[in-house]
Amino acid sequence: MRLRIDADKKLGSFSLEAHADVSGERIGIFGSSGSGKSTVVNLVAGLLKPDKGEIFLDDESLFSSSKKIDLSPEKRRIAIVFQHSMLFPHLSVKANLLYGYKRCAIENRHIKPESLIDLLKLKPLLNRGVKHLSGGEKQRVALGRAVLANPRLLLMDEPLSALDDRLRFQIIPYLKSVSEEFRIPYLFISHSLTEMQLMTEQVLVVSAGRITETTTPERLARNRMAESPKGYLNLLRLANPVLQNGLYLYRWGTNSLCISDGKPDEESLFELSSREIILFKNHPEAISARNLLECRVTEMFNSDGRVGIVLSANGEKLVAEIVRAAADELDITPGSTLFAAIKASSFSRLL
Ligand SMILES: Nc1ncnc2c1ncn2[C@@H]1O[C@H](COP(=O)(O)OP(=O)(O)OP(=O)(O)O)[C@@H](O)[C@H]1O
Repeated sequence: MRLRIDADKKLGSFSLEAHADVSGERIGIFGSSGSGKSTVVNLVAGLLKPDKGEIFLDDESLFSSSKKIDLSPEKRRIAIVFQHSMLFPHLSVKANLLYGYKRCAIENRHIKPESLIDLLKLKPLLNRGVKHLSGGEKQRVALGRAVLANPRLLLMDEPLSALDDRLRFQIIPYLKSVSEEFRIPYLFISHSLTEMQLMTEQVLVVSAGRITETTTPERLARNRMAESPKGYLNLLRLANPVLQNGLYLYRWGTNSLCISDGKPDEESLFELSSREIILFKNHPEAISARNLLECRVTEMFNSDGRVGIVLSANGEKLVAEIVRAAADELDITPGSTLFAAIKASSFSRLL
């Protein structure tokens, strides 16, 4: 998918000047509240009309003020999933799901309802009304309804922000697998760096009504390390722990990690802040932290006065964060060997 946007829009005292040319299947739009993310999405979807400019999806013009083109939202074949599921309250789950499908031209009906219902595990809910579904169930139905309209682009405008943390991370695999399975590219809007890392391969950064940067989620996370409340977030997927002295012992590549909060038998997703990793130049004799990993420094980067140390522990990557003075004192350079100490309680389980 290629999206080219060169569009201006004034809304009261807010003015958006959006210029970007981006290609990929999983694109993020990242920015703080009020920066203009939803306005960009609404312009692409055709829910808002630019004052002037051009918007192309692949080679098709969706909007052109000079050529007087303004495709209706239906003709654009772009579906949106919003923060609140916005299901039709008087219709059953099944009728909600089939709403867009029935209105989709027969030649565009590539996705079969049964396969989508299976993938989203919606079968047990089909005949229920939507009022009493949980938040996560509602978002799965909203996603299903959007996808069954057989769009060529899916816009997800903060689809997870109304859900609590556990649910957010339960829904993410559904969002990704639906897009992969049915080959629908998406624009994913969020102000969460973790969601950007899990959901996207490229990110447009929106700030004060401008698209200021096109970057990768990794570069974005590194750049924002110093200003983010939890620094750089290392995300680790670990499975099948062994319970040992009240702690969960996980294999992580060829390493072992001791974690306070695990989940027997299943895969879990853990978040580890770069600020929770203590670095030692030499092997510390006796420490209380349950994890001590011998690591090699593969890269270093700056983020507003803090130094990110990219570590390899037998090939597994971790990012630690220290102040410049500590990096100088320890004489850390790429290639250095360090010991990383991490408390078992420093890993927080997202899923
Ligand atoms: N119809 C409108 N009239 C006037 N101002 C508006 C209108 N719609 C949006 N705005 C303003 O435009 C700015 C950008 O809004 P937008 O919803 O695009 O931001 P956002 O980045 O999506 O924010 P959030 O993350 O909070 O949803 C905000 O300051 C908002 O108040």
